[in-house]
Amino acid sequence: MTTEPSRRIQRLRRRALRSAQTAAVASPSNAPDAPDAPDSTTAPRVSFRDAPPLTTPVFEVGSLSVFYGDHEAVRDVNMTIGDRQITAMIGPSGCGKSTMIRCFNRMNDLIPTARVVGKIRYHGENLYGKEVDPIEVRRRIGMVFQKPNPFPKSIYDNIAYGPRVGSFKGNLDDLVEETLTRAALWDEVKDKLKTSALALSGGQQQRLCIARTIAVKPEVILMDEPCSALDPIATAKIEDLMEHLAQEFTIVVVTHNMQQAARVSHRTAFFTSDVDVKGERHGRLVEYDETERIFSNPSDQRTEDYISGRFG
Ligand SMILES: Nc1ncnc2c1ncn2[C@@H]1O[C@H](COP(=O)(O)OP(=O)(O)OP(=O)(O)O)[C@@H](O)[C@H]1O
Repeated sequence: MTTEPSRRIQRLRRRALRSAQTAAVASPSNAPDAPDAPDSTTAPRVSFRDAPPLTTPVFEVGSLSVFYGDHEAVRDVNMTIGDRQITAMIGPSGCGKSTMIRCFNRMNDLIPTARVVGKIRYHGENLYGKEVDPIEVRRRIGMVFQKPNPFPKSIYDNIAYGPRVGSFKGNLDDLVEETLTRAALWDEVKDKLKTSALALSGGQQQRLCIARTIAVKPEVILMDEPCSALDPIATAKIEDLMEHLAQEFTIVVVTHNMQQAARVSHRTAFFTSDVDVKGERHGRLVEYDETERIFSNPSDQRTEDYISGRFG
């Protein structure tokens, strides 16, 4: 006889699987930026992205905790991020995704109350070592934010700014064209390079910000909810761009949109927060695995509950 809990678990597993399959095939034009995938039994099966093995780690995170003052916002994270893979971080609001992604390029250094404890190795070297220059870290590990934030300058100067500051010696016109082409924006802006970047649409501005990031030849691109301010068509363009850029760059993306995580990423980290005996809330990494496994057969009940829309 089937017991009640096992029936419930089977039901949840079926829901989660259907949800993930639907999520991954849904085009952004019909997938709103929300963590609720349609529960359709007729969703076609999908192929998730194959996750290459983690043989070449870019980041190795060990026992990492982040404090704001006395508050331990993220507790004891261990994970390895592979070279030229897209790693998605998902989880309910306040679980520490942004705090975590900011650790990868030492952006938390800019928050006076923030303190990072534990290890992050970047290509085997301590990212937080005394000899490491955080400015150089941020050049090699670029970041794209939730809200497009182009400089109030021309399109051309937005791209040229970083290379100029870095004393770029080559042909700047060529670099601007090449960078805008790689960011899938050249055809749309090539005739108005001297006009203000602020006159572009939100989606174009975000692609410009991605172009500005890659103009200084980073190795890693961190994206903190890069599509949350964009419409579905602009979102689709950014997702296409991410897929393309992953051939060259390691990408870590925070997203509230599970469909997006399922569509674009090779691996997914699910965070949540729990409350300790003193009533304090701490973000934790619950499960980190190949995206297909997270969405179709997660090993932790909390992951299953989240991706099947039961909380968050
Ligand atoms: N600058 C800060 N100073 C103090 N506390 C902060 C700061 N930034 C974040 N926190 C706290 O750290 C915890 C994690 O926040 P964080 O923004 O990293 O979560 P998140 O998962 O990215 O949330 P969301 O999905 O809503 O953006 C929260 O309790 C938040 O209040």
